[in-house]
Amino acid sequence: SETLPDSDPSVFHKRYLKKMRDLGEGHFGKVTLYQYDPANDGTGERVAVKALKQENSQVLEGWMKEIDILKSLYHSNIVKYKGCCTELGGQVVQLIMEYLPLGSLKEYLPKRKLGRPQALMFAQQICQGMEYLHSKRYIHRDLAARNVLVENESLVKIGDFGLTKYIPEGDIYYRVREDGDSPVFWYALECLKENKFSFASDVWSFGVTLYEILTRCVHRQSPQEFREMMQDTQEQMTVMVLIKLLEKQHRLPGPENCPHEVKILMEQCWAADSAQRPSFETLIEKFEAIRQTYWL
Ligand SMILES: COc1ccc(-c2cccc3nc(Nc4ccc(N5CCN(C)CC5)cc4)nn23)cc1
Repeated sequence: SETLPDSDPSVFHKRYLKKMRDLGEGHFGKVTLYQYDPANDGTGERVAVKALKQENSQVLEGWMKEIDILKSLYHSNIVKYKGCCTELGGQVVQLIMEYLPLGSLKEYLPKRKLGRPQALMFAQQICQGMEYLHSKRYIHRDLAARNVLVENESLVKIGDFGLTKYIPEGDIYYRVREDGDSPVFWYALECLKENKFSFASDVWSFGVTLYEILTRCVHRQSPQEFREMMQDTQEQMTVMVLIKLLEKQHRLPGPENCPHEVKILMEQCWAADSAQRPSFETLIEKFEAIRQTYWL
């Protein structure tokens, strides 16, 4: 019989999505592993499906923007958009992405003894994805090892764009109102003080992500050193205490046997003056040079 003409490959039908397991939760969304199996013979491909945790009107607009942003990004270090799945009757779409089998850097790092060349290669790849994102005038606002995914032992991709915002031409900052679960240890000083996000505040977050890579994320959660530096008394660590620390030039300590030039680069990412921080373009050049020395 006449087979149906090839339908749009970016349309995924709910009935063929077979849930396998939960992968993780972000701010307003959760990501689940499905097998998309239209032949219903178990040979379908695995896909990562992101859905809103609870559908309410104000997050809906942001959700559609997040889907449109990922749809517009094409880079080897950014997770690939595959399509959407509309709930029958529901108005909320689910985002279908390629599935990266090795999970986030946060989980991968403590398990694998990353050699230094591999660690520096991962760091450079994150910079390449971020340089591309900034070239489209997007700021990520949530760059951390938990949001970097591992394809294989020589390829990582930025995997979540839940807080990504567009910065209009001519603007420098994006201001947001404080939201509850802010990842304060990854926030630049100006974000903590004035909620001002910029390309330069992404570079600060990259510095913390680089720290996570070099310390192999051995700490349970956010960089443990800050908590210790604050003589973590009983009182709940406030943003104010972190701001005071940072204003007194306290920074995360150089990881053990961290190459000197990498330590310098990390500290430049954490410059109090955002204008002093390198661009991702510059960081890529620096990692190229450093990796050459390690390979020779
Ligand atoms: C913030 O949480 C997430 C979770 C998943 C994703 C995401 C988006 C787009 C593609 C994609 N591929 C994978 N892969 C993956 C593989 C294994 C795990 N596991 C998490 C639980 N662990 C106990 C086992 C590994 C997580 C994610 N995750 N993932 C993004 C953010």
